[in-house]
Amino acid sequence: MRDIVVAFGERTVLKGLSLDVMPGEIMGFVGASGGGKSVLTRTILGLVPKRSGTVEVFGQNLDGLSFSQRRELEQRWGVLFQQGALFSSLSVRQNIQFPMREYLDISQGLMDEITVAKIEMVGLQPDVIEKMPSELSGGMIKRVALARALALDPEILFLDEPTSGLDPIGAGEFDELIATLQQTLGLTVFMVTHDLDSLHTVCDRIAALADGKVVAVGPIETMLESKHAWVSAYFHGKRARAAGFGPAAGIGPAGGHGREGAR
Ligand SMILES: Nc1ncnc2c1ncn2[C@@H]1O[C@H](COP(=O)(O)OP(=O)(O)OP(=O)(O)O)[C@@H](O)[C@H]1O
Repeated sequence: MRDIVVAFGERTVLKGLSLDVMPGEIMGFVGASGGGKSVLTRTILGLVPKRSGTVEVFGQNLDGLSFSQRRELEQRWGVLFQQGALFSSLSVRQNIQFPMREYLDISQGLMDEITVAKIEMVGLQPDVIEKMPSELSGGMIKRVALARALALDPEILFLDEPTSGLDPIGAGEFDELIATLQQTLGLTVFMVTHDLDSLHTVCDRIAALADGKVVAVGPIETMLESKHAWVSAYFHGKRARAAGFGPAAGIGPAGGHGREGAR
């Protein structure tokens, strides 16, 4: 992304934001509430118009694509939104098969086989497939939404606050699942999150958004060393200390973050 400007009326939310996400990395994206994290995600996906700037995905400028090129590209990314994770009136099967119907021309039998594979991939039992979202726990809904995001075997996953609303154990398990899937499928993951544990345990790099721009980007050590007021307050604040952040916990420059240890 280069020099992205997004405004709603008089209010400019993104003020010339630039960021590179590398293939195969898990990039965590943090910033103050209302700062524009979801807006950036939606801008990348083409759901929010930008005033200026360029977004390139797989080396292609998204503004220059024909309708069919755009559809081809959309099959190469999967998205898990913070809200409305699933269509409530559709069963789990219908939810997961939704992108397949939209983009692929394959038989019902094959779609059913893929659905079972995806459900198993996210750690759920196949009997979940016949259920409605209202019959599932919050953690199961997130997993089904992840299965749907994986339906087309994407190369990039966009996750908007995937662990919000989960208890710490559920969130930790979901983080582990994302790290495992990233490793086994070689995914690139762009993850908006407020979850300090997620940032610590699964992200290779973190980008911090403040004042409409990326003000710090790098591994957790870079965040801990940042002199930017918001970044410093976030990564050295009370919540950060409670989550075990900081040099005392071995996550400082001499330490190394959790994901490396987990690899
Ligand atoms: N379609 C829209 N029309 C007008 N304003 C919008 C629109 N979408 C987002 N905004 C505004 O843009 C700002 C950034 O919103 P965004 O949802 O990106 O924040 P966020 O960083 O994701 O916050 P949170 O962490 O609370 O989810 C907010 O002030 C929001 O009200």
